[in-house]
Amino acid sequence: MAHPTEHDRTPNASEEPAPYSASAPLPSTTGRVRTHHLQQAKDQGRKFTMLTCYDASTATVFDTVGIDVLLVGDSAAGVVYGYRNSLPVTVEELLPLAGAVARTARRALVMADLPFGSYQGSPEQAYATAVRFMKEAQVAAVKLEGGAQMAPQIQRLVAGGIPVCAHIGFTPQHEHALGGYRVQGRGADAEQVLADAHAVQDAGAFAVLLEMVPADLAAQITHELNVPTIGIGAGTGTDAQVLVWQDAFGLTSGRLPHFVKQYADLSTVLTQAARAYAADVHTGVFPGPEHTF
Ligand SMILES: Nc1nc(=O)c2c([nH]1)NC[C@@H]1CN(c3ccc(C(=O)N[C@@H](CCC(=O)O)C(=O)O)cc3)CN21
Ligand SMILES: CC(C)C(=O)C(=O)O
Ligand SMILES: [Mg+2]
Repeated sequence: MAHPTEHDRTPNASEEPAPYSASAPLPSTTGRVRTHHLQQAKDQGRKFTMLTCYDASTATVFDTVGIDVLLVGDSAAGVVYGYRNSLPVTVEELLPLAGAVARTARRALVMADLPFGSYQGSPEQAYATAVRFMKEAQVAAVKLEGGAQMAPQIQRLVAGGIPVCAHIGFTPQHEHALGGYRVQGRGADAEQVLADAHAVQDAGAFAVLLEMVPADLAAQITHELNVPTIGIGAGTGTDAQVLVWQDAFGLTSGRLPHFVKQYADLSTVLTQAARAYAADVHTGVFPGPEHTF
């Protein structure tokens, strides 16, 4: 890449600096990301970005740097609530987190996962649950796990004006049925994942999330579908990527999934800061005169 010229770097004093990265989908400068902007990004061959988010503090950071979609994932089960998998987390536990992120993000599209057991029972159950997320947390979209078998739920939500992202491939809420955390769609199983992708698109999903599927299958699905795909452990051929932020930024305890790239080591930073604070309190260094009334 060429070095920027002096002309390129000359600031125009009358203009506000562009608050968001140029690689973000429309709107690149101001305004709210909506589902049609994600469709435009795909149509124009531009990638978009998604991270999980569960509170106001991180929502401010991720929104400010221009992460396009903030997912209040049911992964909160582990990273917020300390459960051993995603299954125990409830609507009552996820709603306040979703509300915090939706109240805080000014640009990002905020999407919430529907928790295990809150939508699989029937389209009406799915609708009632999704309405709670739209009304009480004021998110802009919901995500649910499942392919062709969730088409009635997706159709019901879309008919009610609720944008739906479908999550297929490895679906953590089906961990016990799938026999653990494993790649889906290898070999002959590719046909099922491909059929699920088409089924959820046909049911009206505005995007399809592909978790732990082979990269060539994810690229094929991305090519065949009109709607954007979002990958996690699905290679580089999807229209977007998502990671659990604690995984990506080094705040997850224990083993990381193979698909995670670690961009920071926040647990080391926090460990040092917490130790320094405790030491200062024990020795009387904190509070100092400048912190004292
Ligand atoms: N912190 C966190 N990160 C996640 O990515 C995540 C959650 N939580 N909770 C919900 C689901 C569960 N996910 C997971 C969790 C573990 C593996 C995992 O251990 N994968 C292994 C085995 C893969 C295989 O055997 O095929 C790996 O090495 O990637 C994968 C996805 C993805 N989601
Ligand atoms: C890992 C992502 C895709 C998710 O569903 C979650 O965070 O719950
Ligand atoms: Mg999830």
